[in-house]
Amino acid sequence: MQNPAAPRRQSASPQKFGNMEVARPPQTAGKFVVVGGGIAGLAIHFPSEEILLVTASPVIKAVTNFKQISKVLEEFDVEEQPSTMLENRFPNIKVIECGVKQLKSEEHCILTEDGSQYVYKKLCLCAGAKPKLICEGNPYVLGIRDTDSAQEFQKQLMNAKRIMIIGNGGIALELAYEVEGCEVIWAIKDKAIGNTFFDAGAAEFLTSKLIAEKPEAKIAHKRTRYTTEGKKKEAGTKINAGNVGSALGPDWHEGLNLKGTREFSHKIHIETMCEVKNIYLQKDFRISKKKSLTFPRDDQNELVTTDKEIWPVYVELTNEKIYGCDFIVSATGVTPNIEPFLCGNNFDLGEDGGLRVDDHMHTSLPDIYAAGDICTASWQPSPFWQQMRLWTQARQMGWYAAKCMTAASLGESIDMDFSFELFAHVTKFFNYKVVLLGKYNAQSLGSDHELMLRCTKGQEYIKVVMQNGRMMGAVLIGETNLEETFENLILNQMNLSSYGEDLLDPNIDIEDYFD
Ligand SMILES: Cc1cc2nc3c(=O)[nH]c(=O)nc-3n(C[C@H](O)[C@H](O)[C@H](O)COP(=O)(O)OP(=O)(O)OC[C@H]3O[C@@H](n4cnc5c(N)ncnc54)[C@H](O)[C@@H]3O)c2cc1C
Ligand SMILES: NC(=O)C1=CN([C@@H]2O[C@H](COP(=O)(O)OP(=O)(O)OC[C@H]3O[C@@H](n4cnc5c(N)ncnc54)[C@H](O)[C@@H]3O)[C@@H](O)[C@H]2O)C=CC1
Repeated sequence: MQNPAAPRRQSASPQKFGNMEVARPPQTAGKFVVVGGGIAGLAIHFPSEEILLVTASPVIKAVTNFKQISKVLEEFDVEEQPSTMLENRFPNIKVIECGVKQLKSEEHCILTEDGSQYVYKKLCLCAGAKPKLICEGNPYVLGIRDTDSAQEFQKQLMNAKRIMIIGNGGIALELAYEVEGCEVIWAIKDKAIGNTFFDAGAAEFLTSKLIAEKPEAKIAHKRTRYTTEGKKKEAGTKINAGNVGSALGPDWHEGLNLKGTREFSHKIHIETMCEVKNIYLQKDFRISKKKSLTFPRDDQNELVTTDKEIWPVYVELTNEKIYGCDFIVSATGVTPNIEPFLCGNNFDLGEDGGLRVDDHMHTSLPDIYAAGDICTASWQPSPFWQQMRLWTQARQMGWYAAKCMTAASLGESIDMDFSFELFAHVTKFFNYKVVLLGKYNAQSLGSDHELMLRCTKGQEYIKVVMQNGRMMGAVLIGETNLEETFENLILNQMNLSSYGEDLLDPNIDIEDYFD
């Protein structure tokens, strides 16, 4: 049966009249058009509706082995698959592999880079985000986002003796632990590592792992599988240089050999409370007559000497120290991919540059929804939820956006999805399982809160954030098995004052206590 959603594409290029290229007339697509084949776009399912998925990357991300491990915590594997697999599985989905270059919101249509136009009834923008680099256009500054950029990083690392990592979030944490055989200078703005996930206590717990060699076997993590099949770009697929592929995810570095040219395992030096002041290419650095420093040794403390080695690039930090290196990784966050959709469209934008969406994932323009990294959640959130640009949130947003779009087209109303009640993230840092719940870093609680801690060096770190006797958030590092109990305690807001310190007493089986 012919898929009714499939718009007929005559030729790949725009029609030509003399020297003039004219875009082909609009093709009426299905009711729903989704832009982006990342985790948010792929979560958009309308079992009985026709969907046109327009995506710049030739492969799509599929969630497999999805498992709800508690009310809110989810685990799943992620596979890259060719888009044909999606069409085979879901005959109501038609995939167009082409970047969108323009949105005409008043005419309800999108224009793709091959000159085609598609009319939508409802549109969901899931074009993700791209790395926010400290120095755009500098060939020695790399960002990591998709398969191609990760491979480029690996290629450059293979010939590197020293790299610099700038930034203190997820990517920097992972690289600092994974890179071997290469000196790493990690410059962070904060006092302690991992500021987007941890406070100084948790950072200290983890740091011991960083400076140690890596003797232990990696723990298996559920959301790990990342197939390589189907990754090659199919012949004839054009990707505009400005378009990135889908973002990598958990254990993206598995299968990549993150090893430099040296024989040692780990060699890392952390420069705290500083930013990048200047980046010099080799020639400019020579002219500047400035001096760079050798790699600081543990026993030298601040006693570093002038580096005799010549490096391709030099980084001057705001603490006045200068280090040479082979290249710089800018792991400094992301910027939502909104450019193609802005021209002529008056979207409300969030402070972080995302498309503002309300509690129904609706943007400020009629019939346009957004989900995942591209959007900025602008509803009044639950007291235990905050937006972070993560797989789980992208998947939940996509899934919920689909429900909202269907309900709106049927004129029905729909309640906010339960997954937005509680922030819950499970991941792995430094080979530890890490679970973050609610206001895990006392975000927006001011000084009116207290912390309870339990820490067994090398084994587990547990922190709970309490306010007025109620649990507001928690950080669980290691195999604590406390996530489900704590999730319930945060959600039900039980007054825990009478339990005091017993709450974290290792001799009390807290799971049974609150059953
Ligand atoms: C290195 C790395 C590691 C990560 N690790 C984790 C982790 O361990 N846990 C976690 O929870 N999160 C992790 N994340 C974050 C997570 O990957 C993202 O939050 C999530 O993938 C965002 O999904 P998305 O669908 O919104 O965007 P994306 O995955 O970026 O997908 C966007 C899609 O839109 C397409 N697109 C872009 N522009 C256009 C256009 N103009 N026209 C058509 N299509 C377009 C792209 O090709 C892509 O298919 C990681 C991110 C990175 C970069
Ligand atoms: N295990 C996980 O959950 C992982 C999640 N991710 C996600 O992938 C995305 C990209 O990761 P990251 O780039 O690490 O972003 P991030 O948002 O996690 O961290 C960005 C870091 O860069 C710092 N920073 C910003 N501008 C800076 C500047 N000019 N100079 C110095 N530091 C600066 C910030 O303070 C912050 O520490 C994020 O959404 C992140 O949540 C990435 C890797 C692992």
